[in-house]
Amino acid sequence: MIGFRPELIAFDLDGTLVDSAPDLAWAVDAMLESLGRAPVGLERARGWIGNGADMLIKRAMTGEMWPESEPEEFQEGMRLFLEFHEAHLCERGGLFPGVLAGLQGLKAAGYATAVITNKLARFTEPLLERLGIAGYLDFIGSGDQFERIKPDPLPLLKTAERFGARPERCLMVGDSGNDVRAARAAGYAILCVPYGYRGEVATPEQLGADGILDSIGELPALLKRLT
Ligand SMILES: O=C(O)COP(=O)(O)O
Ligand SMILES: [Mg+2]
Repeated sequence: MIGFRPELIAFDLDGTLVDSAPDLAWAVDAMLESLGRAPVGLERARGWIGNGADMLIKRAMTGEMWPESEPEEFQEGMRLFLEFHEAHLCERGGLFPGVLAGLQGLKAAGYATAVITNKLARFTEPLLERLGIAGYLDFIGSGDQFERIKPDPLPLLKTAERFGARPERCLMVGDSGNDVRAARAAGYAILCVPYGYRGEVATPEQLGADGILDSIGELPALLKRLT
C-alpha cells in the first residue's frame, strides 16, 4: 500500500470526496432540454465526469467519450450548463460516507491536506464550503488554476512545491485513471476509492493504484498502522 508518512495528502474531488454526479447530471440534462435535445440521464452522465466541464458538455452533446470536434451550439451549451449548475450546485448530491470523519482524523493527526481537481474553481470552493469540509483542507487546487489538468502531473507537482513537500513523499487519493496517471507521472503514491467515477475502467483494481481504500474514513487508521 504505502509505507511512509505523507508530507501531503491530496484528494480528488468528484467521485472521491463528493458524489456530485446527481447535480452535474441534472445541469447537463437541463442544458440539453433548453437546447431542445434529449436528456441523457444520471448513469450516462456519471461515466463522462472527470476530464473537466468542457469535456463533460462535449460528451453530453455528442454522446461520444472522445469527441473529435467541437459540437454545434457548444458555447451556448456550456453557458447554459454553467448557469444552471451555479444555481443548483449541491441539492441532490453530497459527501461520500466517511469523508468528514476521515478529514477530521487526518487534521487531528497533523497531516497537510489539499484538493486537486479538474473542476472549475467557481464550483469547487462554494461546494466544499457548503458541504462543511473546506476548513479541513489546507489548499484547494481547481482545474482552471493550473496550466494543465490531470492526467498531466503539473497540478500535483505545483501543489507539492507549494507545501515544500517531496512528490515521492506525497499521497494522492482518487477515483479514476486520470488520478492514477497524474500521480505516477508526478511520483506520488496513489490510493483509489472503489465507489467513484471511473468512466471506461470497469473495476477499481484495473485502475492500477497502490491500493484500494473502502472509504476516506479508513485513512487515518491505515496511515497510523503503516507509518
Ligand atoms: O471533470 C471534473 O470536473 C471532475 O474532476 P475531478 O474528478 O478531478 O474532481
Ligand atoms: Mg474524480
